[in-house]
Amino acid sequence: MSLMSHDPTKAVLIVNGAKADADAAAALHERVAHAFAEAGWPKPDLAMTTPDDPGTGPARAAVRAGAGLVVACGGDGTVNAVAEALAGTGVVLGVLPLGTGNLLAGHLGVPDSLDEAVALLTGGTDRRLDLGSTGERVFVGMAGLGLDAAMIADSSEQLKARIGWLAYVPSIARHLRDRGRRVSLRVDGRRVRHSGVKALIVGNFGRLHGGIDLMPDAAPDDGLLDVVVLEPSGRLSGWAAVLVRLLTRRDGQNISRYQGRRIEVRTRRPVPLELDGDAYRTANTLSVQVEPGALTVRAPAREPSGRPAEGE
Ligand SMILES: Nc1ncnc2c1ncn2[C@@H]1O[C@H](COP(=O)(O)OP(=O)(O)OP(=O)(O)O)[C@@H](O)[C@H]1O
Repeated sequence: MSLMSHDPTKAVLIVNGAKADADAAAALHERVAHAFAEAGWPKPDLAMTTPDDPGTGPARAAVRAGAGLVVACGGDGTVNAVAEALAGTGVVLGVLPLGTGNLLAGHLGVPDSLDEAVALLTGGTDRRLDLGSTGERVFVGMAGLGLDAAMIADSSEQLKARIGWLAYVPSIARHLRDRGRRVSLRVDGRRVRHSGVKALIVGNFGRLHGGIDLMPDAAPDDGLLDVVVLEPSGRLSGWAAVLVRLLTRRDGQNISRYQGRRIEVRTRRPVPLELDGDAYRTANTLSVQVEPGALTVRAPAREPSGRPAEGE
């Protein structure tokens, strides 16, 4: 659909129904409407996600109805579902973080304060970000297999609701001893093999909670996907060494990095895969390619790292 048919001030809020009940969503709606009125914008529409449709359906409907801005109110899973519908349309994604895993918001520097995040919706800078695509699904941040996917598949939603991302700690602890896997990787057709892979992540950016940047060279608007392969030797001590290397940004033989436009991963046995922090499927192949500049996001003019928003 052409951008010409989209009204930049016509907005739809898509609220993750697991993060906000009807009253909380109505309160959020009023708060945003108030800020929009001050900016001279009309009241946005409101749609709720459901377990069966975590946001893609309402976001598609918003695009069809001519909205210029669709706001994902939730975590990275909600952002992912909305991005799926907005990819390639030029319709702008806004983010109001409500979940536990808001890595996109953190990377872009969307403020933690809800009022400031709301103000950004009418006053931010539009950036064009790359998407990763599996052909059937997109990812905004990361796709992975190994420890991260096992941790996601295994973590408790109730615990996440109570203690946030710390809820991942028990499931990480359960999977730290998982055996390394043989993985065959093709980066733009170039083949490499790894034999003790405990986590492999393909991403647009790699900053996690707790100050870990898995992919310091990754930029969400460089037209490339980054890959990090973690092969800690032994068990816990190997992971501890890798963690220290990641935190101090000193790569060693247990950390390998690649960049490319098309990444194909093959494992011997099917493994759980994750996309943007939600379980995707169990398979022995993951094939992704970059869609440069496919997603327009309203963001602060500078990332917390100080990087200017070049994709403008
Ligand atoms: N109405 C709903 N009821 C129950 N679950 C929902 C509902 N809407 C969406 N979901 C689920 O919520 C998850 C996405 O949550 P989201 O990512 O927004 O927050 P999060 O849990 O904080 O983030 P993350 O999953 O990245 O940690 C998806 O698994 C999706 O299926």
